[in-house]
Amino acid sequence: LSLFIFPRIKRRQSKQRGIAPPGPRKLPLIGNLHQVGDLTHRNLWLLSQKYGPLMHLQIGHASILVVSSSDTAREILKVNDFYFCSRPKLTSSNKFSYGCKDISFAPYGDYWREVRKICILQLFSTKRVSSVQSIRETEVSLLIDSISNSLPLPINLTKIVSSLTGSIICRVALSKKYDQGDQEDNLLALLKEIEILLGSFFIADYFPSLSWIDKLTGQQQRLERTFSKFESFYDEVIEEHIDQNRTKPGQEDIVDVLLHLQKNSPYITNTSIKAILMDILAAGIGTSSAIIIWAMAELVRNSRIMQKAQEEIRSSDHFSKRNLHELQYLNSVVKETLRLHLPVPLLLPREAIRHCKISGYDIEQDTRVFINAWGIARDPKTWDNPEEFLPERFIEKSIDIIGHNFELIPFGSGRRSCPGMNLGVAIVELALASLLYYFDWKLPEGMSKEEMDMDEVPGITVHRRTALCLVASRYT
Ligand code: HEM
Repeated sequence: LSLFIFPRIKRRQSKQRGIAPPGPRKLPLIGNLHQVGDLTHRNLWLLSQKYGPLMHLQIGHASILVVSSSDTAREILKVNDFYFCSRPKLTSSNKFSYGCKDISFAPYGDYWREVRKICILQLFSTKRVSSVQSIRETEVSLLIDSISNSLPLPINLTKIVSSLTGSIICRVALSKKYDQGDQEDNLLALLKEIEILLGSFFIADYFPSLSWIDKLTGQQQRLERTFSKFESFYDEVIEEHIDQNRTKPGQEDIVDVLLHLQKNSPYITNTSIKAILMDILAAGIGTSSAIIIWAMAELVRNSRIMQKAQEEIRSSDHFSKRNLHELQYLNSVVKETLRLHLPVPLLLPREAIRHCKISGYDIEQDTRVFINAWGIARDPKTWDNPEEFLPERFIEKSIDIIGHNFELIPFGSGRRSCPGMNLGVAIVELALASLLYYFDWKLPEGMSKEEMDMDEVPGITVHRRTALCLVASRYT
């Protein structure tokens, strides 16, 4: 009886559901959970080699679409952008975004549209990015001085670069730096914890009825602990800003702008200000420092490329005039770093707002969508010698990183693409150009480039597993 009835029920169910993209066999209850692993982008890329650029996974009650080619990414992010412009509501992102009151994790709708519009016009505009140029320059020159003062000892670049991007973003957002020993360590450590938690697996997101397991494993408490530390930090920041006796810095910071907008916009409340601040600190500090560190690690492994970049920076007057976009080779080094070490390898998850057809497959409403931008940027069908660090490829071929060329989309594309891209790239270019202009770099005595650890740690932003320590000598 079961041989006869069950296949018919299954056929009827799949007819109702339509044709799903291919995917690996699902185990009872857990589905494909055992196949995603910690460094999810790498495992999904391997699976996609077998099942294709549109792959379907099921984990618990969550239906997941994995997109792994530039053509299918264009289909999702450009042709059908509207159908995929929402975000799933997940435990950690929901917590850190104050119930999705930020920009990054807010579902598609009036609230997200309004807040994103305000932020693009007021917080991330080209005008604002250039108006905070003096902050970038002061902080980078402090970094250069601190390196000069610690010579000839090896420099822990990972530590000082995180502190640099932390200081820049905090000054832009809050007019304040948290660079005093414990204070700084606390903020940077908390932000690291957020990156880990945002990339972590919570049972509740896939098996809602088993959400108690997140409490049993301590995941839920870890989330609450980190969140409450930020909560009191933001309360203090807002209080300081509304204090009538506060001595205002020369320039309005992001909290000032948001408090000002609050008077006329029903969308901007104290909660949304805190949620937007969380976006800015969490999205801006780790990503920019990760790019600078990966770039320096690749350059020290490839001395020919380091030398070529230094010659360009040292011989042209674009560096002193701060026309860094004119430094073509440096730009190519940044693009090549973004290609091989995408800071946010799976972008941020999207969610289908309604049923639609992609390449003949049915994608159901509420399907979670992961774009494997990391895999796409190493696809041998698009890139020659994809595993090699070769900035020259961008001189021969004009490819931008702003979401027009789907072979390389480190900032995503379409409605939900990164609004902080200009600020992030400006920080990365200035820091990298200055490190290369003022110093020559090599590995510590006794270490060969083959021994360098290039492994990644899991998290929403992918950093090097070990700190990058290098020896610098001043170039005069
Ligand atoms: C330079 C390094 C950066 C990288 C690689 C990066 C990457 C990304 C990516 C991949 C996304 C998701 C795009 C998508 O879903 O299509 C994103 C979204 C976002 N990023 Fe960035 N980002 C960077 C810097 C920044 C900075 C400096 C800020 C703010 C100060 C920022 C704020 C945001 C926000 C608010 C969103 C959410 C946009 C939305 O959902 O509407 N990012 N970023």
